[in-house]
Amino acid sequence: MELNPTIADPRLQLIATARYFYQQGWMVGTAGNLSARLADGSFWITASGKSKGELLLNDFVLISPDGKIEASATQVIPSAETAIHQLVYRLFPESLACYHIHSIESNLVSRLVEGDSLLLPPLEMLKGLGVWQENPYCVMPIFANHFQVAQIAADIEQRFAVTPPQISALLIRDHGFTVWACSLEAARNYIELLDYIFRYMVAAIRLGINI
Ligand SMILES: CSCCC(=O)C(=O)COP(=O)(O)O
Ligand SMILES: [Zn+2]
Repeated sequence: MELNPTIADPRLQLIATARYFYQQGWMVGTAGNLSARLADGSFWITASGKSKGELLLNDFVLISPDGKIEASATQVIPSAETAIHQLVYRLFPESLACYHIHSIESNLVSRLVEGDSLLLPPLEMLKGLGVWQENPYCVMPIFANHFQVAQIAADIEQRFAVTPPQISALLIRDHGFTVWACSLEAARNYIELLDYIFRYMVAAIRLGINI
């Protein structure tokens, strides 16, 4: 049996996941974007500017591995952050899903440090992100939020060429975070796990607990 088979058409699953993320308050006001890769390397991505709580099948654009539009309904354009998804699939070819959300806590924690890395607390939850160590030292990369998304993508490519990330995730300061995984289910889990970790960090600071 094939492991992690690509789904012929992942759009229904992406619609359900976007609705769930929207209900969590992670994709309000059209924020965020989701994509899933097909066997031929192309990927379906949410169209730009759509409410993620009520996506329809036509609210997706099929993008070729080199970034060209392969299929779309009329009057929809691909997510403004397509370049980041395209880069993720190129850098991590085993990935089948890439999800980007805007949560309040991810923006708050991105301001905790001035540098470009956020140390995550050594919580058990890190195991869900693939970090199986005693007292793990796990940092998450933070990128500047340029107006030009192509610049964010260029920064990610440059940094990951030198320093591959410890976990399949990155933060964009004051913007949100992006995860990638080898299945749609795993990508959703990564979003939930990081949301938990960021909420924990914010709650600990509020309580004056040193993490
Ligand atoms: C209101 S969110 C601003 C744009 C953004 O950061 C985002 O995630 C959504 O952009 P898209 O083009 O994918 O709708
Ligand atoms: Zn965004």
